[in-house]
Amino acid sequence: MAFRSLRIICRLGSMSNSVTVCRTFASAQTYQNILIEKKGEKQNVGLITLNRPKALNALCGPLVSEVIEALQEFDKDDSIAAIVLTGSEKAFAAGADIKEMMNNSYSHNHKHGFIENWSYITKCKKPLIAAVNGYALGGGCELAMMCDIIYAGDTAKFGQPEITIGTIPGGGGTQRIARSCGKSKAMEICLTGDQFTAQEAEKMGLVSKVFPADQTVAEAIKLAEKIGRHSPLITKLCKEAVNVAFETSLQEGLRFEKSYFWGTFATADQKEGMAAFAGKRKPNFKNE
Ligand SMILES: CCC/C=C/C(=O)SCCNC(=O)CCNC(=O)[C@H](O)C(C)(C)COP(=O)([O-])OP(=O)([O-])OC[C@H]1O[C@@H](n2cnc3c(N)ncnc32)[C@H](O)[C@@H]1OP(=O)([O-])[O-]
Repeated sequence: MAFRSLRIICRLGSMSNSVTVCRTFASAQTYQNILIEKKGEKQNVGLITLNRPKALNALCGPLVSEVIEALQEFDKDDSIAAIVLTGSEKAFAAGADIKEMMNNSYSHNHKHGFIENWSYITKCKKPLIAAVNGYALGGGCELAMMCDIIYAGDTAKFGQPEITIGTIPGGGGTQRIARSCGKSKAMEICLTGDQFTAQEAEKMGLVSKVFPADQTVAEAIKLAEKIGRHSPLITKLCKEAVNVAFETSLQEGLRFEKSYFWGTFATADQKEGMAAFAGKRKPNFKNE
């Protein structure tokens, strides 16, 4: 991993699948609000755990900055195939930090680009899976929706309650729910502020699978490992192509997909993948 002055602690006892990584910069600065680990049989899954239990992982500025920094480090790290973002069993995240932002003014928000840095989360090139247990409210729900895939525990509670505290979703809630679940659901969720269950979220297409809460993270790691068996280069192209569907017209999206599809034939991994199929063997992708 590309962390400066990296310190790696192997967790004795649960060594098989877990390496905890702590940042130890020269300044002795460490993450205060998140934990980062490498997981999976090949240690190729980056796990970021939001860890601000006293505030139910409310997304204060420092926590979001740490998440962005950890994502950028995992994105640069060639040993990492995919990233899982999770919280605790009680809360993925109970929203943006209300106490931190309650006295913000319009001009402050405008001058300082309040929460504009959140969009870096969507710039991550590797697959990013949210493993959601407990509350995913407001900015917490929006953070999950910035990920590529959402797995949820059966006790997870989603919602956009901003309207109940005199504001509206600001981290993409109105747009991403409308795009994934349609206008009626988006309006109902954003205008009532009501919470909805993991099962409802799955039914409306916001979540791809629901698991018993104590298995959510393990299942997300398994999914990350499965994705990690493919060519990292082709995986990134595929993620980018799917994301284009949320940003353009169908015709433009189809043109983009075609150019990337054709482009894969310029890669060594396409040659390897198809040769492996024809030769009845497993592919050995080189990320080239
Ligand atoms: C991204 C841009 C747009 C986004 C906007 C938003 O997200 S707006 C936000 C949208 N989200 C909401 O409106 C949800 C707000 N939260 C809730 O409604 C409830 O906390 C609950 C229903 C999630 C859990 O109820 P429960 O009875 O099980 O637990 P509890 O209530 O006792 O909380 C424990 C501690 O955590 C604290 N804390 C919790 N959340 C936040 C927060 N967002 N902020 C700060 N602190 C928060 C809470 O104050 C308390 O601290 P204290 O007083 O002990 O020092």
